[in-house]
Amino acid sequence: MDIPYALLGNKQSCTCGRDHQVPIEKIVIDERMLEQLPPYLAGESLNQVLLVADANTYRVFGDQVYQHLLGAGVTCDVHVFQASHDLLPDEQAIAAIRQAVVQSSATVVLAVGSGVINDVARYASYSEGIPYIVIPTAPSMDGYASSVAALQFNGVKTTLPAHTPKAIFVQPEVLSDAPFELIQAGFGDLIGKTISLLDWKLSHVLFGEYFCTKSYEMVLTPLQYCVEHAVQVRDRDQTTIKNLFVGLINAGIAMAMMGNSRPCSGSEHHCSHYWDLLAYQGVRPHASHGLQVGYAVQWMIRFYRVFAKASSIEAPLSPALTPEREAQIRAFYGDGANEILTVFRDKVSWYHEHNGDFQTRDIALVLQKLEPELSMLPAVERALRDMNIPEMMDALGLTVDILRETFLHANELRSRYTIFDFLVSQGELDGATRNVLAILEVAKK
Ligand SMILES: NC(=O)C1=CN([C@@H]2O[C@H](COP(=O)(O)OP(=O)(O)OC[C@H]3O[C@@H](n4cnc5c(N)ncnc54)[C@H](OP(=O)(O)O)[C@@H]3O)[C@@H](O)[C@H]2O)C=CC1
Ligand SMILES: O=C(CO)COP(=O)(O)O
Repeated sequence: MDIPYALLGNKQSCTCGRDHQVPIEKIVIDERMLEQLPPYLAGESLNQVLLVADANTYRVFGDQVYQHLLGAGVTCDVHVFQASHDLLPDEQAIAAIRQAVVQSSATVVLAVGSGVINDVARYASYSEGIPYIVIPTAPSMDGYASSVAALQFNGVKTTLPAHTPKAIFVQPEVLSDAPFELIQAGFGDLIGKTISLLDWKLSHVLFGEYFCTKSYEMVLTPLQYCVEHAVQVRDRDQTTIKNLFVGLINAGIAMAMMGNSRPCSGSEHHCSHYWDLLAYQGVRPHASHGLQVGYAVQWMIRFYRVFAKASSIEAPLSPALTPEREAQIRAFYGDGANEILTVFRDKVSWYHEHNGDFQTRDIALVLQKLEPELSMLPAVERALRDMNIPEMMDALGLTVDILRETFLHANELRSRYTIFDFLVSQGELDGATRNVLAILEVAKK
């Protein structure tokens, strides 16, 4: 698995009809990467660094980076989040970094950490108009190279456009020594692409939604690698973990090419976002993003099997924001209701924009177009089992009731079309949910 270095920095015309630009200038994956950091900073005139980490990532590698920079004569301040609980990517975390940037007159933010640190450093540096560089501490998710920031406002996961890192410096040993749960999370985030790619293609086939084959393949290749190497990931084979990380970087580059997370986030991610909201509400404990995504995949596969048995497709109706619907949303989402209502209105607009493009009611044709992805599903299920992900329901604090609620509501969290929207538009979501959850009743007997 290789980084597509030729794509970095330059604007590229694509066969999809759009130009793509990935403004990451440098990706260094090297045991001696620390030695390259001070000369890089000096060459870019980034002479006032603010290092951002949390207590764990500072202990794991942040302190070593800090000492190295001081030893090399780089001026560096440090902001370490000391939260005794999981750090949320929220307004307070972003404000704290922005304040530290101003106080230290930083010209660059250097994030040492994984998903949340990367996102808050990205968004704060973007808001302050200065670049950021990331030193990943775990192969736990695909956001290092992306340009979007996954934030959580009033409990609701919201993804906002921001910027890519200027550079990514990676010490492979730090990644392969990361706790197994974080490696498992990276695997879960990547195997989730089984569904995000299917959802994207479904929308493309049904509505002619914009599709970029190059971005699609940038995600498909690491997904296939992951499916074929689950046992080696489980056994912590060093080369495989490095490749898993490179695959996560490539998925992030695909998001940067698109300027959004369409190739990498579909209904499986929307389930995870719903579970994050329930954790925020105290209904269940917080769990890792990638594990949640990986766990959701088996369920989305079952929904796609229900879909594959459909005998016809009804032309979709647009959803309608009735006063009753709005009242339900306000009652359930509380402070986060405004975010959800914005998503709802965006989805109504999406339908208005795309309904005229509705391409086909021929289910056989749709299934034929999705055949390459659908034929992967048995191998994906095997890979999930090899990583012991399907049996994580209790560990993730999920119950049958939570799963039911999730499947009925996850599509409220994003305006993006997925299998859930298809089932809603066919009046089939309730029935399909009963159908897929029946497997748990069978297992109990
Ligand atoms: N922008 C994007 O494109 C994307 C963003 N995301 C976002 O990323 C987040 C998930 O990121 P993820 O990395 O899984 O998890 P988190 O960032 O939530 O948490 C991981 C935690 O693990 C600890 N940790 C990290 N590295 C090490 C290490 N080497 N050794 C010991 N502990 C370590 C830290 O501890 P502690 O918290 O205990 O201090 C760290 O904060 C989610 O918010 C998700 O939405 C995900 C994909 C794409
Ligand atoms: O986590 C992501 C991709 O892995 C980003 O997803 P969202 O855009 O749904 O937040």
